[in-house]
Amino acid sequence: MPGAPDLRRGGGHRPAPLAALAQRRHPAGARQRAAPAWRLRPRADVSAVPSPVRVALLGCGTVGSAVARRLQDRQERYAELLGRSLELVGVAVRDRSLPREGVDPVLLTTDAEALVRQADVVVEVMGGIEPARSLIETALRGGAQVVTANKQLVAQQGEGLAAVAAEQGVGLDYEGAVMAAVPVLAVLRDSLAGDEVTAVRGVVNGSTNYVLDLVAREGVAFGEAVRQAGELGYLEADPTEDLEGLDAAAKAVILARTAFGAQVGLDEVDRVGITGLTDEDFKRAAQEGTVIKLVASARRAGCGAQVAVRPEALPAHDPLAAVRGGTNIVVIEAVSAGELRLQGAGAGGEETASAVLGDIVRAARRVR
Ligand SMILES: NC(=O)C1=CN([C@@H]2O[C@H](COP(=O)(O)OP(=O)(O)OC[C@H]3O[C@@H](n4cnc5c(N)ncnc54)[C@H](OP(=O)(O)O)[C@@H]3O)[C@@H](O)[C@H]2O)C=CC1
Ligand SMILES: N[C@@H](CC=O)C(=O)O
Repeated sequence: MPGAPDLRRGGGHRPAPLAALAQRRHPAGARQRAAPAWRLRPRADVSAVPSPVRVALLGCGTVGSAVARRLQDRQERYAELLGRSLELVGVAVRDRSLPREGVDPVLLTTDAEALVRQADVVVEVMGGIEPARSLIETALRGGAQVVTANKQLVAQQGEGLAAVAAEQGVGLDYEGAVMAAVPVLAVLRDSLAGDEVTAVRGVVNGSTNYVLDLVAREGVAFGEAVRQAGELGYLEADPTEDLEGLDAAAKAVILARTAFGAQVGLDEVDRVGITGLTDEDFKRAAQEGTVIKLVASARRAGCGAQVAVRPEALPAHDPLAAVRGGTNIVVIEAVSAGELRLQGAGAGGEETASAVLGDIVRAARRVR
């Protein structure tokens, strides 16, 4: 493939096995001399020099391009943090001819399958179910750590993929899939591991919050507000996922599974999006001093959960009522901790990259 990256690049940086080094130093037929005294000292152990962690990026759009840029410009920081460097060995895209600001074109490839097989850490930010699912499974079965921000995939296929990861003894991390920059999964999974979370409620979709905010506060037409959300990189490739509440539903399912270990599927979410809202709804909300938000909620129910996504007119004192633009908020209720609130950027390339990069560092620490 002309111009495709040399996928063996990463492998070339690894210390060659000792036998191979010996072979290179003493090719067959070469005359062997007695080793000088200095050579008899134990040779520095080449395996002690840590090889770079090879990172493959699947997707270079809003999120992927931000991740690629940060992997490049924070190289020194990550090397210091990990004691070894993170090497971006390739970036899979559909169209190699598109401009990708700040991303070395030599890294681009359309052969995602080959790229996956070259990496220690595979980062999926292409979105959709296929080929993302198959590529992740290939990566896991090949012993790679996987990071993804793909909430639909995690909500629909996450349990099967987690089983493969467990079987292979590797990690599957997806902090960026829920609330972008807000580390809500880490809090639920780690910080609250010894507590009992009973409910989670929040605004977990940045684009619809941005749209509702613009329509209600600035009188911007619904369609124009959606267009602006797209320009900011907040919308999914298929914006109906945002507008019909599917994106929020996937996040709510992941929250319920992480918070309560609940076995709950996407099809069990009681879901209403924002496309049915009328001018009349916004007028009435304003007259009543309320604000319309797309609210996602999950409440523990036995070994399952009751999960819902729907627009609600909230009174001003509700913590969810105040979040503006692409901001997300989640209110967690736990038996010992009581009520906790987490709030921050819920969409956007750079913001989501923060979470994805955190997962990459976490994954890199597991690479031996
Ligand atoms: N945008 C956001 O704010 C957030 C997004 N996410 C999630 O992150 C993921 C990526 O989102 P985002 O960056 O916005 O999406 P984009 O549509 O901006 O980017 C998708 C990228 O994936 C590439 N791609 C898609 N399909 C394939 C394929 N079959 N083979 C190779 N490359 C492919 C595209 O290539 P090409 O450029 O050539 O078309 C593009 O570079 C999604 O799962 C999304 O839900 C999560 C949190 C926030
Ligand atoms: N489309 C999503 C992006 C982040 O997950 C949203 O609007 O929240």
